[in-house]
Amino acid sequence: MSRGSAGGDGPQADGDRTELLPRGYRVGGWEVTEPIGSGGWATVYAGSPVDSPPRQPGTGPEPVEVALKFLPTAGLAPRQARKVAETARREVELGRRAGHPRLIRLLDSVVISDPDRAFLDGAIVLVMERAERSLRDLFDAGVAGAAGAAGVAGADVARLFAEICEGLAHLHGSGWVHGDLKPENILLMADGALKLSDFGLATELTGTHGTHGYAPPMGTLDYLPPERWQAPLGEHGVEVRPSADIWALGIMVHEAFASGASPFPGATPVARGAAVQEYADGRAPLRIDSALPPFWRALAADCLAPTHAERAAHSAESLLARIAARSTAPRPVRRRWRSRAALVTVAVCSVAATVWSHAVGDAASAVKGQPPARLRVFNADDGCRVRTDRNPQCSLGLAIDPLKPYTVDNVVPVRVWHGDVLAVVCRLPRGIPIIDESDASSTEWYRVRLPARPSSAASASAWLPAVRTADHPRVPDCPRPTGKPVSTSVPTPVPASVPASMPVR
Ligand SMILES: Nc1ncnc2c1ncn2[C@@H]1O[C@H](COP(=O)(O)OP(=O)(O)OP(=O)(O)O)[C@@H](O)[C@H]1O
Repeated sequence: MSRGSAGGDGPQADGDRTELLPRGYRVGGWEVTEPIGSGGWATVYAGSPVDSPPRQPGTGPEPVEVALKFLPTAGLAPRQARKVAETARREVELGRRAGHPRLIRLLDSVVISDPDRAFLDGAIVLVMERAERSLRDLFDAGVAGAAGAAGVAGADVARLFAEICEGLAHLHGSGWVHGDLKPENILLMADGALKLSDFGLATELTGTHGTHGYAPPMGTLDYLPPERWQAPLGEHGVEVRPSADIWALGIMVHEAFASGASPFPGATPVARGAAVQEYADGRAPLRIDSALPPFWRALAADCLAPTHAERAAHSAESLLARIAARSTAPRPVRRRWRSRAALVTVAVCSVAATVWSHAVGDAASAVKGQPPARLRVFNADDGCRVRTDRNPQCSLGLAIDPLKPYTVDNVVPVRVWHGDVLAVVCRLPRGIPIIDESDASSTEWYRVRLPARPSSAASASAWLPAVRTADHPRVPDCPRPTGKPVSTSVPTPVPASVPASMPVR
């Protein structure tokens, strides 16, 4: 069932519309067997062919089971009736042009003529392959919620999301955006195969490079990306891009491990939508439930990057490749993720780069006689906070460029530790998102002065992710970096022992 739709003008359920059809009700060559469920615009029934021969137990294949999706138009305002017809048109069009084993197959479409049942007269019926259940049913049953604990269920989650990515990769590659991806619209067949369904809001990409399309201003609030909350409604609808489906995927990954909960707090879809916008504006961190294992946490965070541009770096294909690589790789031990924040430390120390012993002190330049704003470095790893020996394992990296992945080839050699005090130059609200060991995530960065070396009067600067401090220094916003590396006064080594692409979160 729909959990709150944007647009707000779906037809209201009334006595007529919700009247159930009797078993045996005929639609073209099919007849209703039992109700499956209802959404904002449709009611779906199970059906079977009218003239399937009576079957003797133990002989021959089961009769073909179909799903009959009834989209009534009677009693609707003309604008609503047009929407229903448009929904059906999109489903049929996509079914005709972009068929794929990971998309539910549309077998037929029928317009009902039944003057005796006014509520059905003129209804459009889409005849589809019948699925056994939806991903929502699976979430409700708590199967995926147990994924973190049970290895077999965990592997299932990897398979499910790999198959969702396969379907999405095909859709996007064929020039379509799903536009309403959510657990109700991801179906599981009797043989366990997964298929995407409900293409009523699917949009064909247009634009010079086929990068975006226009959809009606509808969708399910809990799965809408931040940009959709403010998207202007133009003549052709609202602009949608494939990255909207990637956002919805991120929400579902979170739901799969967090007992169906969204990463955005709020008692209602609208409240959660407000939380989405706060996060996208850099006013709140992304809070990922601790039940998500490290791999899925990182994947969800990438899917939930706050802007379309950042999310666009993660296509359905690249996410599929990540899941596939993980599925075949040996299981990482939990400690490995915990130490990722210290990864740069180990590597840099191994090449004996400059390691500074303490806070920035007075060498940081004061502006017009004012003492510079300062912040204290915070390490979310409990074990590191109690150490005072400046152990390399507990050192933290400062980035050269806050818009590039926070990896070993993007950090200066100078390290900092929990409790160090650094002079702050300015704040960047929207850099690359970083998650710390306690699940706090933020796109915010501070440009800080590097601790001064005895031989240099003026130290250079680098970038500290805001998740690495509990302070909120009042500093001006930084000009957006142009991609030119910040001068570090010492060359940045890329240790051979650590893959340069290893994320440091
Ligand atoms: N081919 C199918 N086989 C089995 N179940 C289906 C099939 N298509 C849809 N369903 C189920 O029927 C129910 C109603 O589907 P429908 O697409 O109308 O609504 P929805 O996606 O929940 O809501 P909406 O699209 O209006 O937001 C859903 O629970 C869905 O999982």
